[in-house]
Amino acid sequence: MTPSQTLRAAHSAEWEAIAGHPFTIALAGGSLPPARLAWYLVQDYAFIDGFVRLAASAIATAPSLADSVPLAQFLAVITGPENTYFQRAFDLLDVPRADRVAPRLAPQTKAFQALMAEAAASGEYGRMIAVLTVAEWSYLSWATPHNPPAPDLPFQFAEWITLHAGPGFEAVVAYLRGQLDAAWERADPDLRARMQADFARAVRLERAFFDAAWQAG
Ligand SMILES: Cc1ncc(CN)c(N)n1
Repeated sequence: MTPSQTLRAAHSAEWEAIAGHPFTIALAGGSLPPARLAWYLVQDYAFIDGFVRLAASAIATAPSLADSVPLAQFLAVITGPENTYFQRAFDLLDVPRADRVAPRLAPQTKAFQALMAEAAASGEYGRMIAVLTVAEWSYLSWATPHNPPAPDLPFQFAEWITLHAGPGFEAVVAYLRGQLDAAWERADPDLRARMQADFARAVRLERAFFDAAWQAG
């Protein structure tokens, strides 16, 4: 197994809980109540703030330009089409401006922001890539079984699926896993332990984030 496969296999039960979470199943079926989707998107937009900073830090510490280009291109998707999706969904769901720019953060969002900030501040590319990989790979896992979405599924559900599935997103995850595998091979045992701990923390937090969203609203 590759290092990324081994890391994921160590958390297979939690990974499956994310991939088949009732929140994502309701989202894909179009039955997710608007208040729950709004809660999730408000918290996730705050998550995206930390994610963009973490990705930018990873770009700044990547071993080479070639290693950083795919992440820089992915960052353009997040700050482009994905950011536009958030604005359109907020408008549809009548999310107040204050909740878009300065929401009250749930404990799960704060915990995720803390992990991303710690990984970025560490200056260690391997730790940054470990967290980024969990975030995108776990989303590919839940979204893929629902792609393509039903043609009549409203955009606020359908586009959240298509942003996280399909060949373009699969290539992003393959790139991140390749970076994680290479960083792992370069890392000494102490750094590997930190990468492992960050990977585990990120998996726990992804699940906790969906659990909180499912109970919200
Ligand atoms: C919490 C979380 N994790 C991952 C993703 C996928 N970018 C997201 N939007 N939100």
